[in-house]
Amino acid sequence: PNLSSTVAEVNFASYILNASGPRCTTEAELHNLGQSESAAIMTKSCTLLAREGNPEPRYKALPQGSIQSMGLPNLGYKAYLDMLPRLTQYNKPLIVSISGLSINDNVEMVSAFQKSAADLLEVNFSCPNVPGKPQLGYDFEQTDKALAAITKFGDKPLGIKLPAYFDFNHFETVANILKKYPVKFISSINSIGNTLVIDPETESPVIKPKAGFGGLCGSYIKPIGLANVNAFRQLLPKEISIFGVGGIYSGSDAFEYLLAGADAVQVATCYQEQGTECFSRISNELSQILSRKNYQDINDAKGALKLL
Ligand SMILES: CC(C)(C)CCc1c(C(=O)O)[nH]c(=O)[nH]c1=O
Repeated sequence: PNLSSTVAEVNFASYILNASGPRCTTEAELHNLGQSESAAIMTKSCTLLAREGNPEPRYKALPQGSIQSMGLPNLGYKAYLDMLPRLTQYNKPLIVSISGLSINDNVEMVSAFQKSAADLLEVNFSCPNVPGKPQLGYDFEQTDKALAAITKFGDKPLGIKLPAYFDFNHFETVANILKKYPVKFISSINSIGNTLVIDPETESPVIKPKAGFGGLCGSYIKPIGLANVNAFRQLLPKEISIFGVGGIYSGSDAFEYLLAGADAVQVATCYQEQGTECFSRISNELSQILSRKNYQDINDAKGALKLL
């Protein structure tokens, strides 16, 4: 069956690509993604200047996923701007993730990538904003202000990486703000923020930064990701594409996101744990599921969730 998909008017040869975050910070990692079956090359969220990130241990694999508080370690946006032309050789979409520490940082970086070889820009709205205020994606006034500022440029198609929401009023509020601006896609969801995993043997958290508080990832969060994708699919016009993210390890997980309405899916924790083999495996598993169920094309199953 055909697994190719058009997302934000860009053609993706398959439905499975890497999510921003794991194993996509260095140029070597990005070439590795280029040589893999990932349908795109997505970079680690970048900031104005290079960052070391948080002290270790800052990532902990868990039975059903992971918890991490990396602290935005990255090479700084200029390094990604510089390496992009060397990544076009893989003939797959290049997606640059941007996570400024302020709206002004985001404006400066979105502006800098307008003339670049990036095919899509994904602006991370889980980034911190004004200290003492919620993260950008949880501060609806700031979300509106940030979108107004970063969508002024208009050359490069731009999307937003959203945190998870848990309330229909929030889905509606965010969807109504997004519809005001030329946003081409959303990526939903980011890790579930500020969770705490405790090891009863050591009587300590399992990660060091932020007194152990970190983003929860993996299978634990798939039901939350499915709900966010399905809610936004119903609230947003079809012109706004949706990347589904959260707990995708298998073709079946990807198929669930397809039924929920995702145009393509991004793999993070599974890629962190299994390496680039995960992309071909998940694609093949999805292909087998579609064949078994007699779907010739992913578009026949997209959003086809059958309510009881
Ligand atoms: C959490 C922030 C550090 C503010 C942004 C970067 C980020 C991180 C990170 O770099 O710690 N981890 C995530 O799971 N999602 C993110 O968006």
